[in-house]
Amino acid sequence: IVVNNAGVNLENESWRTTIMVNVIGVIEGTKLAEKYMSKTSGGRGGVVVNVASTAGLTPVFFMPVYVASKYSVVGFTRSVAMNPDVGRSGLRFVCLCPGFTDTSLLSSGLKSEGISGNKLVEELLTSTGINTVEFVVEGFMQLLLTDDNNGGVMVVTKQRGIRYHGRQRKVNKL
Ligand SMILES: NC(=O)C1=CN([C@@H]2O[C@H](COP(=O)(O)OP(=O)(O)OC[C@H]3O[C@@H](n4cnc5c(N)ncnc54)[C@H](O)[C@@H]3O)[C@@H](O)[C@H]2O)C=CC1
Ligand SMILES: CC/C=C\C[C@H](O)C(=O)/C=C/C=C/C=C\C=C\[C@@H](O)C/C=C\CCC(=O)O
Repeated sequence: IVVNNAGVNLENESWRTTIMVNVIGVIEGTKLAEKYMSKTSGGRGGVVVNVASTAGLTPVFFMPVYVASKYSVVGFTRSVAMNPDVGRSGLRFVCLCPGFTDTSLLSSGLKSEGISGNKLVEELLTSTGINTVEFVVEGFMQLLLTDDNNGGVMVVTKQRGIRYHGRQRKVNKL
């Protein structure tokens, strides 16, 4: 199992760091997994979970670079997953797209300039809700334990629960 989870949410003069960590980091991690885990190169197969965000599925006005990075993760993961050679590799590639989740990334982000006290941001948070980490982990475990979901993009939001984006797939209860 490989989970490319590292992420930052920096805009303004530090936006390049967001791209380096959130995009380059995920691509590097995925390519390493392909190199060392693929059955075609002596590996045993497995699963690569790339952590994107609901911000990789819908624009968010106050963090355009972060959104760009997460759209990249979703598009990259789905593209790798649909390669015809994936079948022989024994690998599957999936995306986890949580909504706002109660971690230090969110708490520090909400204190940053232009976001703290912004009424539109507060309205968005109220409408989408904030996941607990435990709820996101529940979705993550379902991603791991479902072995026919290559290319799957799982959305985890407080407002609409755990579901696959764009696919009419039932999410099994653990
Ligand atoms: N908290 C939220 O609202 C949401 C978070 N996410 C994503 O979930 C993932 C985890 O984030 P959180 O746990 O929320 O935040 P977090 O800030 O608690 O954890 C981020 C982790 O990434 C690590 N990291 C940052 N830069 C790194 C680098 N260059 N090399 C190695 N590790 C590095 C940090 O040390 C930290 O442990 C991120 O990809 C984030 O974008 C997605 C949707 C919502
Ligand atoms: C201050 C922000 C700090 C951190 C950002 C956080 O890490 C993050 O990723 C935030 C995501 C915010 C998303 C905002 C809007 C989400 C809207 C949802 O209702 C839409 C969800 C999914 C759309 C696609 C679908 O399948 O419905």
